[in-house]
Amino acid sequence: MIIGLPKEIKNNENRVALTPGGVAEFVKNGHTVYVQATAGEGSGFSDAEYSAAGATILPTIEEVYGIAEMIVKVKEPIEQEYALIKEGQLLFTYFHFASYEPLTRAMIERKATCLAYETVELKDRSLPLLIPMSEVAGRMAPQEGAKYLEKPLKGRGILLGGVPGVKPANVLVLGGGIVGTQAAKIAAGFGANVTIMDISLKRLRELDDIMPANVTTVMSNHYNIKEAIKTSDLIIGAVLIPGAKAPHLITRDMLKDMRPGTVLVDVAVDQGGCIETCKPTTHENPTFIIDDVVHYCVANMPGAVPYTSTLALTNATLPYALLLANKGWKQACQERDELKLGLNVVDGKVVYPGVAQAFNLPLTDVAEVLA
Ligand SMILES: NC(=O)C1=CN([C@@H]2O[C@H](COP(=O)(O)OP(=O)(O)OC[C@H]3O[C@@H](n4cnc5c(N)ncnc54)[C@H](O)[C@@H]3O)[C@@H](O)[C@H]2O)C=CC1
Ligand SMILES: CC(=O)C(=O)O
Ligand SMILES: [Mg+2]
Repeated sequence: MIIGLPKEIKNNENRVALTPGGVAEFVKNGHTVYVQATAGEGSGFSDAEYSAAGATILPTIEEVYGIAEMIVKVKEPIEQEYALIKEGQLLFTYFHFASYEPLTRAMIERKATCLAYETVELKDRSLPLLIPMSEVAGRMAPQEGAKYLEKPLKGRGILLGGVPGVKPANVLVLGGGIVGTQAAKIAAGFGANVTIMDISLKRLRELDDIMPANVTTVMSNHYNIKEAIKTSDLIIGAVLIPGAKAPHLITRDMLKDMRPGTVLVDVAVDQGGCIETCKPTTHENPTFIIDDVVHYCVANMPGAVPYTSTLALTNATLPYALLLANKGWKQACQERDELKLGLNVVDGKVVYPGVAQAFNLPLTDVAEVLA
């Protein structure tokens, strides 16, 4: 198969979808890899390293999309990439379709086949290609939150861990999955007073067993959230309903119950956000303020720490990317249920229920496109 590795062009997106080591694996398996010049630069990989691994370097993104049967990426294609996508081309990347209708409609129009990292799902309901980036974003969330709590950055001016004789900050984490667990762990490590909420009692029991003493578990419901936000300094949004738009657990009218300078880090923003007032922001311009509440809503948080994120992501994605190249997407998805669940759009037809529901689009049975 002919594989294309474009350079990411989303704001401050420094990750790359294949390392030179990954390229070498494809070449060893008899595939041809085209890498856009400087694609790996932000993650510390030079064109010379990709060439030495057996790739051909192409100067422009147009050439990479033009020649490849499968495009391997990190972030969803952005507007300027839509026209580059060819009919039937396989795109293996994050999409987060349910949060952005224009992207969904563009992929339908281009008749692309889109296998989304974030909906590849194993039998135990875990999301093997989302987990590594959720681990990164979860660990980053208290770090970013701590920064924006500083007064010059418009926060309340409170130190997460406090100091001897002075109380620590209160951190509320909504969602106790991968992002929430990592966020709670790091916030607790800073010394904050952490509350973590989830709708799964089973998950709260597990968290109660593994978390340090400064983490309290509380059932997630409207009443408990409304109470907790009154005294929270930092609120981290970490809920997920796979493939679907995130539920708004904090609505616009609830901001008035928060103290001025409270910081919201809505990690779930890539699925639309679990805080109504959160809209996607960039690393260049990460925050905005509504009702004296600081909103941090960067949709590609791991892009800021590419030396960690690129390796963590490709550790998980490479075996699946190789399977797609070795068997072709159809056979690979027939043989592996988790990959089949990654199919969101096939030849322009929506095959993922959450995406069809989000925009009232016709849903094609995935069995039909795999027949
Ligand atoms: N902004 C960014 O750069 C990044 C964003 N993310 C996003 O973070 C979000 C969370 O991802 P993961 O932690 O991997 O998901 P996960 O599936 O591991 O955890 C989600 C948790 O939310 C819980 N939940 C669902 N509804 C809830 C409710 N009403 N109240 C409280 N909890 C509720 C679930 O029970 C589950 O434990 C996703 O949208 C993901 O795409 C992940 C990585 C990077
Ligand atoms: C998961 C995701 O959206 C990211 O890593 O940017
Ligand atoms: Mg994202």
